[in-house]
Amino acid sequence: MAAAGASYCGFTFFEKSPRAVDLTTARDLALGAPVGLAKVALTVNADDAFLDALTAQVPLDMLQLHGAESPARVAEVKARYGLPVMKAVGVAEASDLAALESYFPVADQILVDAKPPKGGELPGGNGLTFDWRLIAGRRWPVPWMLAGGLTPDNVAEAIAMTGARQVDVASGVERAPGVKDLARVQSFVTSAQG
Ligand SMILES: O=C(O)c1ccccc1NCC(=O)[C@H](O)[C@H](O)COP(=O)(O)O
Repeated sequence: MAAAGASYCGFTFFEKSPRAVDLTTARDLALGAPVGLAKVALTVNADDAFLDALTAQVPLDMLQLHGAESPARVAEVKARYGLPVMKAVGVAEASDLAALESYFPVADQILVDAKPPKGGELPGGNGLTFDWRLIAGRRWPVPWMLAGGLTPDNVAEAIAMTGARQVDVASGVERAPGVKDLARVQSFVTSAQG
């Protein structure tokens, strides 16, 4: 990942995900990660017991909260663990932007992601885009990252349309669910860098 030019790597803690890792695997991967590659744990409505174990065992640079965590819970997690918190917010229509804005006072970053399909199993990593025109030209007071269905083929257009300065991808650089394809990662980074 770092060799391809990525700035972040994510460890997914969600059992049903094809990308799910356990604490031991995440710890080994994190310890082997090069300096400068930010290690992010993706959790979904995690309780303190899990976050206590996670932060004790895995050296992390950031927590990404990908569930229905409220702004108050985001603030609580940030204070309890002393790590920067990225809150993921699903966008499908203009009205979703109000929810996104409610995290500005508490989150260090916002992941502006596609909303998962109703009844779907995964809160993220679904390979779905959203209508980028919904956020085109927006200026927000908190750093944010665009996600949702990005691929080496569409990431440049997504950046041009939204003005995103950071992008995130899961399924769009895989050759099978949960199996990253390094050539696609490289191609994604090259396309994103323009
Ligand atoms: O990727 C997962 O399997 C996942 C599972 C549970 C919570 C979050 C998950 N991914 C979070 C991400 O930040 C993804 O990179 C993001 O949703 C974009 O995914 P994709 O559309 O597949 O690029």
